[in-house]
Amino acid sequence: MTAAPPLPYDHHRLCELAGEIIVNVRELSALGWTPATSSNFSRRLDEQHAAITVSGRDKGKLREADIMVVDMDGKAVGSDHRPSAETLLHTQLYRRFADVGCVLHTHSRVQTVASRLFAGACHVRLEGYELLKAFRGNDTHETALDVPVLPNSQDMPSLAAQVDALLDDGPMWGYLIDGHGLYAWGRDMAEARRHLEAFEFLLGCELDLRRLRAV
Ligand SMILES: CSCCC(=O)C(=O)COP(=O)(O)O
Ligand SMILES: [Zn+2]
Repeated sequence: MTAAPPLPYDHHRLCELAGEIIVNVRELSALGWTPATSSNFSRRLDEQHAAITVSGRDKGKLREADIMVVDMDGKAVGSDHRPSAETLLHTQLYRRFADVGCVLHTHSRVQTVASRLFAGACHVRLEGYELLKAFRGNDTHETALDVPVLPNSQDMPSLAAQVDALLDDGPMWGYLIDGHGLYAWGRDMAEARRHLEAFEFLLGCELDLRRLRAV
């Protein structure tokens, strides 16, 4: 009998990251941000691998078996499961930025409505809010951040190419996809989650302002 080849990644580290993903995703699901099996989540495992949610799983009931490993081309490693349909939108960030360690994608109502409302303008301007200081590198409310809104597509290489073009223009911590949801990222889970929560809150403020001004 021949021994199984060693795993090309640190299994202990994978278990740690899976535990962290599970705890955080359950909390995000409890907020109603992952309806109907939507959303996907990942953590960088090492230079060549990421831990990511298996496609189609109920994110509110995530277990260790719902997390798998992919390489930076988005190919499954050591698993027969299908990784998230949107894996490429995660791995493109890990490939491009050595300091990105976590990518979170959710489908909250606020994110989805904002993506529809601002799709025509191609971005949502967030300006003058104290909470802009939640984004890495911002230390004042006296600034503006344009959150891009991309057209939705099932063609992940095409979506990834559009994200790459936006990233060429300067740093960003997230984007919306029209009628779909939000991507946010950071160096680790805490930072990615802080960015995600700040986007959610500020997009909610913009929607409220438009509602109130319309009355
Ligand atoms: C029913 S949600 C449609 C797909 C999607 O947008 C999503 O975020 C979840 O896809 P996954 O393959 O990661 O489960
Ligand atoms: Zn999605």
